[in-house]
Amino acid sequence: MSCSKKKGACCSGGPKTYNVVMIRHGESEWNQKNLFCGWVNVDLSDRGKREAVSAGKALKDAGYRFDMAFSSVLKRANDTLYAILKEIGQEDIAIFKTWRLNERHYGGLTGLNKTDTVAKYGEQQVQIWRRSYDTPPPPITPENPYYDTILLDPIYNEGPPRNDFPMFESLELTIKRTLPYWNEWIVPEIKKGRKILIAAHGNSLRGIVKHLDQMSNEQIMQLNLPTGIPFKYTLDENMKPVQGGSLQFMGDPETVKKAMEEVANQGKSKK
Ligand SMILES: O=C(O)[C@@H](COP(=O)(O)O)OP(=O)(O)O
Repeated sequence: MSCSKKKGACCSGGPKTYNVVMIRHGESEWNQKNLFCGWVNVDLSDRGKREAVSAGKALKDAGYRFDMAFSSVLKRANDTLYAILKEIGQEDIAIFKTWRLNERHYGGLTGLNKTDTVAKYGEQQVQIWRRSYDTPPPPITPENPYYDTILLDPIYNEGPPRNDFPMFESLELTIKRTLPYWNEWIVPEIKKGRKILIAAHGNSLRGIVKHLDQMSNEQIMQLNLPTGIPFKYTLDENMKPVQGGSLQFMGDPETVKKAMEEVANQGKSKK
């Protein structure tokens, strides 16, 4: 990127490019307990709160300023966003929250421990449920202790519509509701040169990454987004990453690698 000071649209003589910053929320209490979480509205863990503050400091040190921010309706993502905005002294910018940026709905796996689920169904099956593109988890049923917790949560009063309320989601289904929001609400703002920050979730962001990098259904299986480490895309006017503009983590590569492995290992058996 040739113009280092301006972090939104850049056009120092060459073709216009646009930066967009995204972050998976800091570690949640259920990430810490290794539970499938999906649409349950849990808090950040203490570590997650620290990760969010560190992310804010990293963005501040790198000189980032934002015009608007987008998040899900889940507090682990919202609280990560607020912590970042506090650090960079921009608590007053416009924030747009939507269920379309929520984590995927983990269906009948919601509330189960990931390691216990591996012990019961095997690593391969859990890997398919966690990372395959189009195999959904089983649907959530009224017997699940979190069925009503999700369905009656007022954060869903404004959507999705009751007759279309998901009972499970594969990555494919997640992308089907996330991408229209990206295209209709976020892309036009990026194209206006607005500097955008998105605080969302492991799988809603994997969907956006898959779309931007045109990854195959097999390639996206390998991607595990770490908690609390911001990443940047540099896009051309067609919203395609420029050379070297994909998934640029703002963290030391060794730390990022370890954090990604940690996420992958949540679905492995205990050694
Ligand atoms: O729902 C969950 O358990 C995690 C993702 O889990 P995996 O797909 O990594 O198992 O979502 P997040 O913490 O990003 O909101």
